[in-house]
Formats: sequence, C-alpha cells, structure tokens
Amino acid sequence: MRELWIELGERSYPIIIGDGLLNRLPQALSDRGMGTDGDLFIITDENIAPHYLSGLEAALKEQGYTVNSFVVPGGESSKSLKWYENIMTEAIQLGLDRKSVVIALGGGVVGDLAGFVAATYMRGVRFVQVPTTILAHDSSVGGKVAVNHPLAKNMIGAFHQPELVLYDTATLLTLSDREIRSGLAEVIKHGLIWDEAFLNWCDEHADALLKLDAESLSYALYRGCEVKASVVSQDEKEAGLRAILNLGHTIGHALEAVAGYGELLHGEAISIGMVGSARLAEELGYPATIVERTQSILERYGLPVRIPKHLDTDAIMAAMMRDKKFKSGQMNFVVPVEIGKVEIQTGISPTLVRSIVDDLKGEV
Ligand SMILES: NC(=O)c1ccc[n+]([C@@H]2O[C@H](COP(=O)([O-])OP(=O)(O)OC[C@H]3O[C@@H](n4cnc5c(N)ncnc54)[C@H](O)[C@@H]3O)[C@@H](O)[C@H]2O)c1
Ligand SMILES: O=C(O)C(=O)C[C@@H](O)[C@H](O)[C@H](O)COP(=O)(O)O
Ligand SMILES: [Zn+2]
Repeated sequence: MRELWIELGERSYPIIIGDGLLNRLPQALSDRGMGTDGDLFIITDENIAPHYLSGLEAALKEQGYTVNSFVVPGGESSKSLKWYENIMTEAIQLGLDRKSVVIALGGGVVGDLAGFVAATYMRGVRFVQVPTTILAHDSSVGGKVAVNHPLAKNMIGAFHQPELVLYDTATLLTLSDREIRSGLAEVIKHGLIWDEAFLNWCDEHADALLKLDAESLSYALYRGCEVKASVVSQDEKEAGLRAILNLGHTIGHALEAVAGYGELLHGEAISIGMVGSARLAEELGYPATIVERTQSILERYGLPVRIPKHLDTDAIMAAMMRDKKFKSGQMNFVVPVEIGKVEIQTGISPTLVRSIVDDLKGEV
C-alpha cells in the first residue's frame, strides 16, 4: 500500500493506493470523520456497477451506513447537464442533506460529474473519490470537477476537493485495453511536464504497465499522483503554475468536442495534443528532439499521434478559441521547452497553430 497527502491546509487529504482496498472504504470514511450520521450517495456507471457496486454497498451497510446509489451510462456523454440534473433530482427526492457524502466510484467521467454534484448540492457537500481507471490517478486528485457543454469541454464546473481518494488497483484489472492505454497517456504527461527520470522509467516499463504488472502500476499511479499533488498544492485554482497540467489539452479538448464526446477517449486526444504542443515547441525554436521523444513514447504505448483526417480544421480552431487558458483573445499554450519541463507561452499565432493542426492530420 502507498499513501501520500495533498497539502492544502485544512482541506488536505490522503490518496491511498493499494490492491484490494475497496472493502476498507467504511474504515477509511470513519477515519476521515465521515461517520454513519451522514447518508452516502454513490455515483457510478453501468460498466463499473456490475463488478464493484453491490460488494461496496454491502460492506458499507454492514458498518451501519445508509447507502443510496445512482448509475449513469458509461462514457463521456454522461458528463452532461442532463445527467447532472437527473442526479440532482434523485438527491432531492431521497432527501439528502448537508451531512450527506457523495462517493464517486469510477473513472474521470464519474469523478468529474459526481464532484460537480457534490460541489453544488445545497451549495456543497462532502466528497470522496474511489477511482477505477488508470486515467483517474489524474482526475481524482486536485478538485477540478465539471460537466461538458456541447461547444466546449469542462465548461461548467467548480473547484471542490475530495476529502479522501481511495484507489483500489485491483479494480483496474477489468479495464479494456483501449482504456488502459488512454489512462497511461496522462501518466506519460506527468513525466513530460515534471520529471524526465520518471518519463525514462515509463519508457522502460511500458510492457509491464500495459500488462498491468501490479508493482509497476502502483508506482506509476503513485508518482503521477505525487506530481499532480505537488503542482496543485502550490496553485490550487490555476492562477499560474497549475496550467502546466494542461499540456496537450488545448488541442486535445478541441478534438474531443469536434469529434463528438466519447469518439476519441480523453487520453487519446491528449496524446495527439501533446505531439501538437511538441511540434509547436519546435516551430518556436526548441529542439526537434522533443517531438521525437514525445511521439516515440506515445507510440510505444499504442496511443494515437495524428489528428483524424475527417475532423474539420475550422471547427478545431473554433473549439480551441474557447480554451480556458486563453485571455483577452490571446492564444496561450503549454509548450515543452525540454523533456520534463514546460512553460506557458502567450500570444501564439493562430496561423501557426492552424498549420500544425493541418500537418498533424493523418491515419489514427
Ligand atoms: N478533473 C480532472 O482533473 C481530470 C483530469 C483528467 C481527466 N479528466 C476527465 O476524465 C474523463 C476521462 O476519464 P476516464 O478515462 O477514466 O473515462 P471514464 O470515466 O469514461 O472511464 C472509461 C471507461 O471505462 C469504464 N470503466 C471505468 N472503470 C472501469 C473498471 N474498473 N472496469 C471496467 N470498466 C471500467 C467506464 O464505464 C468507461 O466506459 C474525461 O472527461 C476527462 O475530461 C478530469
Ligand atoms: O488538474 C488539472 O489542472 C488538469 O489540467 C488536469 C487535466 O488532465 C484534466 O483533463 C483537467 O480536467 C483539464 O482541466 P481544464 O481546466 O482544462 O478543463
Ligand atoms: Zn486530462
């Protein structure tokens, strides 16, 4: 078992990673001061529920908790105002109150959706993340919660920190191969933005991680969470530094929206976006080796590095203009300046970005 804390003053919380931790949730809740006086509201999806929901509900009930659950369809389209409203209706009908605790049992979709419910139900209730995807090492930590708008990703949201992240790595064994690769894209991102040695380790352990070797996976998730926690604890609400976690997301989020949510998985879109950012770095005068290194590790993980040909460049550019990092009409990008280090660069020329988008089109 590995444990680290994200340091945010009185809102600090532990991230506990280990094999078979799900049935420790009742004890972990009680250790964090969430006793049986508050009703639990588990939000999960239809692919996760058959594997893990009834066992978790039984373990919680056995310890005296009152448990209600809500199951959404699997996939990105559930991160919507429609499902947010459906969940809110259920919460109100159940009579949940300010002592209630929302538990996200799932990947980034469930985590972001449930977190936004927790942030806004009665203006905010307690929240716990129980991640079940590799990608969720990123989404379960740091308190960004949101739903998508058809025009732009994560446009309707809040900052609302969980009080506990309990990561049972045994749940990852039921992930599909495509979801494993997608999740590992954000692990690689943490190496690219912060830690060249970790990126090298990811290169050496690609086969082990893709096969879900327990020790390698536990270390990769731990180190990814550690990088994320270091950044978020210095800049919780993205006044500056936190934007580095957005490497690849300006292009990636635009691709997700234009392709139609769920067509490209988040990690796949970010993989393409990271190659785009590396190409931008090259155009800005940084070494071409950054592109080669970025692309080669993503390809080793079987991740896409080209923009699907059928996606319209005008639509991609329009979606990019809605990026949350853009200010006063200026295109701002996270640019890798060396392996393991990125910078936020302002005033990037839209014509240059357009030419990179066109160059990146190809077979996925
Ligand atoms: N808040 C943040 O900081 C943050 C960070 C990164 C990504 N995100 C968001 O996370 C989302 C992507 O998350 P994701 O990749 O986890 O997607 P996801 O939540 O859709 O999960 C991927 C798929 O795997 C299924 N699944 C989940 N756990 C499973 C399990 N253990 N066994 C079998 N199937 C399982 C799901 O039903 C889904 O179909 C995006 O919306 C992205 O914007 C948020
Ligand atoms: O936590 C962050 O900050 C990130 O940027 C992590 C990203 O991986 C994540 O996809 C996040 O949801 C993107 O945030 P957004 O502010 O660009 O919507
Ligand atoms: Zn992301």
